[in-house]
Amino acid sequence: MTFKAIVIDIDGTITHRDRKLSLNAAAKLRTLDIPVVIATGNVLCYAKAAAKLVGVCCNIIAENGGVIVDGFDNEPIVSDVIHECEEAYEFLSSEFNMEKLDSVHRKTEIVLRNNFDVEEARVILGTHFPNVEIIDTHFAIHIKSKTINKGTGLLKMAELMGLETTDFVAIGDSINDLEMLQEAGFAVAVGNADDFLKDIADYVSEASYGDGTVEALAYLQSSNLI
Ligand SMILES: O=C(O)COP(=O)(O)O
Ligand SMILES: [Mg+2]
Repeated sequence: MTFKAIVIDIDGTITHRDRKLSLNAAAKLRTLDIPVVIATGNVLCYAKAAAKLVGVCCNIIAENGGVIVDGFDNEPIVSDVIHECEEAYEFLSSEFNMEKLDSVHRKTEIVLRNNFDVEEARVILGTHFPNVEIIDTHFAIHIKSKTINKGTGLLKMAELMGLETTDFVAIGDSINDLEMLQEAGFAVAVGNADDFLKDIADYVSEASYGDGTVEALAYLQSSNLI
């Protein structure tokens, strides 16, 4: 079995802990001769710039699956889910002191600074907004629709690329990568990943952050899996 494409997270997977790009990971990704799809919780313009600079432009799953584009100049597909997230945010912000991040460019979810009691907010949200969830990626807090995630994004992207999701190797580090790793044909968790991600991964790298990605890609190449 040879996989036909890679889908890879940004923060914590091709970056260091401080979000600076891992030059080792970028260099390794550039050498691959199969398509590399960026899948991130970040907004599309950030992901596009990252993809261009890494050199894997430009099939992108942004906003945790809410925004998808296949090609730099193509019109993105944007899920119509922001209203329920806005309503949940309005409701919660009367109870908690919340600070929105990236709100100018974000189209499908709300991102917040991690300065409030997420667990308590989750309990309140659960009873009033059953279709909305709060996730913590260790880089930001997202109020998002339960109906979309990087896994549903991968399904759409695979269709756009004429592939199956099982043709992909998925690489990630955190809760927002879970469905994408479950959907892909081969799942990689980098060494810094959350334990529940490592538990479902087919390969867990010894190394962390970008060096973990380099290690995993070298393993896949030496095993003739890509
Ligand atoms: O947006 C986040 O919270 C994390 O971003 P990532 O999905 O690229 O790791
Ligand atoms: Mg990440």
